[in-house]
Amino acid sequence: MAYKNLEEYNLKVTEDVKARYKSIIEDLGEDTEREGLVKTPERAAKAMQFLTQGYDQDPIAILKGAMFKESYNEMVIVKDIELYSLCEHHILPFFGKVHIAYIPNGYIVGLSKLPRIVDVYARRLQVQERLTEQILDCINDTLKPQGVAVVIEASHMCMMMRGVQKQNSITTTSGFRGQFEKIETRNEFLKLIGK
Ligand SMILES: Nc1nc2c(ncn2[C@@H]2O[C@H](COP(=O)(O)OP(=O)(O)OP(=O)(O)O)[C@@H](O)[C@H]2O)c(=O)[nH]1
Ligand SMILES: [Zn+2]
Repeated sequence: MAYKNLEEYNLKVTEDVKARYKSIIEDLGEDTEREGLVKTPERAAKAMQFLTQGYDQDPIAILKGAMFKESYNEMVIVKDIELYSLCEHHILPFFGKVHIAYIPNGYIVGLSKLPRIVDVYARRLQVQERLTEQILDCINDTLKPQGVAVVIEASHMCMMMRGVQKQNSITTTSGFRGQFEKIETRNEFLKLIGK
């Protein structure tokens, strides 16, 4: 699955969003005719389509595309996956790291597919809790492993640049299914990701 190239932006959506951005920028008191801003409505329209492209992508198909029969049945962990998403309340970024673990049940999955499904769900208007659950459920329902765990640590720009203006707070969310509901398995995972 390739990520969106500039040529692939939906032209009608780009034109509509561009026109709206132009009037928003003007409402905010700027001059959209000045040199630096002439192309900004179009750039912003494309940037927002890039950042919300997850709506058009199928995370189940991504996982199913690289499932391999294997007898390995120990924990597999992919940690420190970079995350960039948009909070659905303010349309401002939240960003951080995702840690994923699963214990296979006859099938392993191509490792790169885990960060790919993170991106599919992150490139939407989100809240961190739902993002955590969607990643968890997608892996659980598709790969049907013995267990799956997801931890997300993120900073929210809406809490940093505006509002409460706290620069150092980190929000942690987590979800555990199957074997990870057992405390010793969960603790092994948390230890391995350095928590
Ligand atoms: N639970 C959760 N809340 C989030 C997330 N992203 C942003 N928020 C919060 O969404 C809430 C929206 O609250 P409102 O009171 O409607 O909005 P607001 O007046 O802009 O709130 P302040 O940010 O406190 O100024 C804020 O408390 C945000 O911190 C998220 O991923 N999960
Ligand atoms: Zn927000």
